[in-house]
Amino acid sequence: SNKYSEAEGKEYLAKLNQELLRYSNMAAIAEWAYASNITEENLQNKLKVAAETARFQKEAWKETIKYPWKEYKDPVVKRQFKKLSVLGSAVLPEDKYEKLDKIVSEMQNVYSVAKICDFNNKEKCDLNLEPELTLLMAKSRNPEELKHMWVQFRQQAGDKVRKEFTEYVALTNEAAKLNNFSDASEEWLKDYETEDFRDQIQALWLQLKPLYEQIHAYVRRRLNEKYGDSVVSKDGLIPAHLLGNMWSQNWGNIYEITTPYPGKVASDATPYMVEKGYDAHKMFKLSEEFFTSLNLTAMPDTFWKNSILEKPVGRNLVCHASAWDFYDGKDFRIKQCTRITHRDLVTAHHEMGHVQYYLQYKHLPKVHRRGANSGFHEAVGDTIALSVSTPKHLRRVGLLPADSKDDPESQLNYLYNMGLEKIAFLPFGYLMDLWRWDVFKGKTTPENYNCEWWKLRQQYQGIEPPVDRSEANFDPGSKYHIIASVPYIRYFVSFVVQFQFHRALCEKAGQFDPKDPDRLPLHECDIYQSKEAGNLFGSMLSMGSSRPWPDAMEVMTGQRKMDATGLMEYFRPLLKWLEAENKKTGEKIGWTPSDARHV
Ligand SMILES: C=C(C[SeH])C(=O)N1CCC[C@H]1C(=O)O
Ligand SMILES: [Zn+2]
Repeated sequence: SNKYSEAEGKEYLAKLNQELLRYSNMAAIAEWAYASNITEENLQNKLKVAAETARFQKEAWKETIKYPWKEYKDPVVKRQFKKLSVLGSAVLPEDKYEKLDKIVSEMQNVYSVAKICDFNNKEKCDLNLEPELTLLMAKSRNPEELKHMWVQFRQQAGDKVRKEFTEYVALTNEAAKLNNFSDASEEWLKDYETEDFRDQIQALWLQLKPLYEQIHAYVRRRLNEKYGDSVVSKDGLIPAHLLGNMWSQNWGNIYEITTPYPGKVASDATPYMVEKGYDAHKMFKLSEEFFTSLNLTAMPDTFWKNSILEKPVGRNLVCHASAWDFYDGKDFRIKQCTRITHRDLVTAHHEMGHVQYYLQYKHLPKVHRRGANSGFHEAVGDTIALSVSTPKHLRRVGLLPADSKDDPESQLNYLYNMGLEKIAFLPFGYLMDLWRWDVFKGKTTPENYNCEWWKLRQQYQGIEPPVDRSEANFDPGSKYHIIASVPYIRYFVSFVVQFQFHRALCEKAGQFDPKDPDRLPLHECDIYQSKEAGNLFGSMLSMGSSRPWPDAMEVMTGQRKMDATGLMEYFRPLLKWLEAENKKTGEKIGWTPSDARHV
């Protein structure tokens, strides 16, 4: 038979798959060693293993593209060949590949070791982003202290990597062009296998924007009341440092100063976790129990042995939470500098969702051990956390008092708190890659990196920096995903599809009836212990990326598209309340750009 027949193609894939798994395991071990203990030795080892892996990938690719896979019959074989025929950054000449790997590693190092001095004690200059600055940005109600931390962190992080980032863009685009893409943004978007993907995202944003403008107007009023006109205007942009988060990407930490109905129980588990002596391990065990209650898979023993669930002392590491697949079907880990807070309990579920996906698709060939798309991977844990966060569930697991109120005002407070997390995030989740796509396309050049960043922050989020910014600054570089080269539109996708998943699972669990949505409000649904819901979830997760994501979406929800109706249904009572409240106080919906105001 002629060489490269479909039968020989299948045989080739089987052998190649074993090699891919072996190299991926080696690479993950070396990357983990560096990310969990940043030393020169671990960096050198990581670069060496990455270079070996790239060499192997390039050799394999030369063989792979000889197979006439487009003529083959078996769709799963064709799909594997299609994915393996795009080489990625390994296409670069070895010296450029190493340079790119070194630059991204160095940018992560700068970000991870950044330290600033305490606002109240100029001698104390060992405040890290995690945990100190994260906790202070959440807790401080002193605009001057918040401004100090906001400016100083950017000075120690983003401003220091502007040059490296410019080189990173050039090398990443060079790799994309060698892979026959016009630029890196096109290579990043290929995984969504959707021609009009950007149009779909823009359409979703336009549907969701009115909801964002309502919560923005309400929060602006409450902050204006608290801090006064000299700090927060009534109808303009919200200063970025007052929103409880270093990047203003979620606003849950200012719930307590903007509560719609003060005095009603907050659905914050933090005090009860502390009271019950929770530690990081117990937080992750609680999460694992939710997954097993759905008939999904428990963590293997290696997970508890190899994971890092608390910040180690005495060494530098990348604290940004992450979940790892070591591609041997046994070794899966989470690295998280966990604090005993409600937010970190939600993040623990987010990371456990990644590991559950790894466990559900570990039988697949290596190229299919991925999310149906990257947004799906980010949505798994968050979908579970939508059930876990409900007052009903927190009471059930003893993380809220059994007798805590469930009256309409407490329910609205809860929904508002969820809105500060989920609605506030949407424009940020979108603009991160709007900025990066323009950078890869060359529309945004180094001369206007920062100016374009703040234009997008103003246009989509309606926020402004607490102090004037210039091109001496590089604010995007103070966000982990920008310096770690992690695409971000996946989180916007996740924040939309997780509500479609939640609605489908709640229906399956008999906790939501689309024909009578007021009887069982979607935001009160808790799928805990529903094996029907868990089996439905598992049937989608076990597909990995072996089929295009609309097929996975259809298995889960019966729909083939992303749509905002899940999120809109979940927040329907909040939107009604916000519109009435903003009308009552005569808020201007939207914002007047600051320069226009100064005119
Ligand atoms: C928790 C993770 C690790 Se995949 C994360 O990066 N997230 C989760 C939500 C958005 C995004 C962020 O922190 O910026
Ligand atoms: Zn994630």
